[in-house]
Amino acid sequence: MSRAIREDGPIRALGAMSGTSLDGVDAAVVQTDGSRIFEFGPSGYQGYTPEQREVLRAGLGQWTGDAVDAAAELVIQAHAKALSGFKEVELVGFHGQTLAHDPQRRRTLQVGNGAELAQALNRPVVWDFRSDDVAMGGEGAPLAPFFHFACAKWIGAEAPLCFLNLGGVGNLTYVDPSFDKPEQSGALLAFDTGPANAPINDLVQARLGLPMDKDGAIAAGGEVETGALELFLAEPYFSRMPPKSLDRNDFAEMIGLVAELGDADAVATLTGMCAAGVVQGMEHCPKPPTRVLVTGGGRHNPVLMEMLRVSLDCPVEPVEAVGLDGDMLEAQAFAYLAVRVTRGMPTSCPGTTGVGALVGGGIVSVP
Ligand SMILES: Nc1ncnc2c1ncn2[C@@H]1O[C@H](COP(=O)(O)OP(=O)(O)OP(=O)(O)O)[C@@H](O)[C@H]1O
Ligand SMILES: CC(=O)N[C@H]1[C@@H]2OC[C@@H](O2)[C@@H](O)[C@@H]1O[C@H](C)C(=O)O
Repeated sequence: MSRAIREDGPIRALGAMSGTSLDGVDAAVVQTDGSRIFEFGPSGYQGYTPEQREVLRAGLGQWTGDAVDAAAELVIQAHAKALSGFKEVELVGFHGQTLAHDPQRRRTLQVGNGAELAQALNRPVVWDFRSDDVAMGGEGAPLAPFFHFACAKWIGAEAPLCFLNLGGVGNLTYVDPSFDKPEQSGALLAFDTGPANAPINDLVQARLGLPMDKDGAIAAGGEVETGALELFLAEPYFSRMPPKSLDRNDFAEMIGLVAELGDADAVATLTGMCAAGVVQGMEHCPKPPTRVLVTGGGRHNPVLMEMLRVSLDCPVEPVEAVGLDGDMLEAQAFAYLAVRVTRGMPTSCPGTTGVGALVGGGIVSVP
């Protein structure tokens, strides 16, 4: 296989994402010219063991030091293993693992050195997607919106719609598909809506030794405590205008708001907080969206989905309703963005990260 990166026509790119919920590596192939999606290819998932998860968790919120180095090494090993089985791939888009994110101080850290991964896979690797945006005053996140724009075109959408990712953190992309290009002013508005699954996972892990509230079973037996919900919504983050982004642990103290509640009420309240952040965020959409397509693990939580449905004025459906794969959308996004980076196309704009000018971030490492 040639290692040269083709400069025009569609490329088969492999994207890889290790998300804030620290569950594992998602990997997926997209055939794209950086503008259009031509085809979705195979995908895979490699879960972290509980011990590996602890190594990553130990590095959260840190910028340097032994815990960061250990996390970085683990991330490269896990990705080399997860990605080596993909054949006929011309390029890899490697997000890495976010350990810390502080755009206000112009800092964001995704570990895993892509140059090492390029050697391990013997393929060109695009990585460090967020640093340039942050250096130019942007939020550095979310970055999936340019891919969401392409997805809206791929499904033939004609009216404004939203993609909602419910991972560890929640993020929303408003897309107006009447525009030709994602970077046109008005085509996209994107931001993190608030914490999503991370606080739920952290609480059930601490109290019950469970990795998640599977299928919302615990929340279903509880009630949302409105006092705690109101305190949560009084956080200044929610009155800030988008674009805006969060670090995974920015809301870690919100578990304290439910500390006095029983397990079911505590989980129901954290689930209600996730939904409330989304509902509040939706008010920023420039035009009423015709539908909300939900991606990420939170779409499997029926309690959370029902909370959104009763509060929003448009249909709320998993992205599978339009033929997309909600477990792989982020990995696919970084495959798509990798091709854009190699072709000098922007990957963020004022509407997606609040950056002042178009940015095409990312480092290209060729083995
Ligand atoms: N069946 C389910 N019921 C309830 N919650 C679920 C279910 N499946 C997944 N989840 C939740 O989704 C989480 C994983 O979501 P996802 O893989 O989208 O996160 P991520 O990609 O790591 O995060 P981010 O998008 O913030 O980077 C799990 O940790 C869990 O909290
Ligand atoms: C700094 C960082 O890694 N942010 C992630 C995180 O996980 C969800 C949300 O917070 C989003 O802003 C972003 O990921 C997605 C893939 C994005 O950049 O679009």
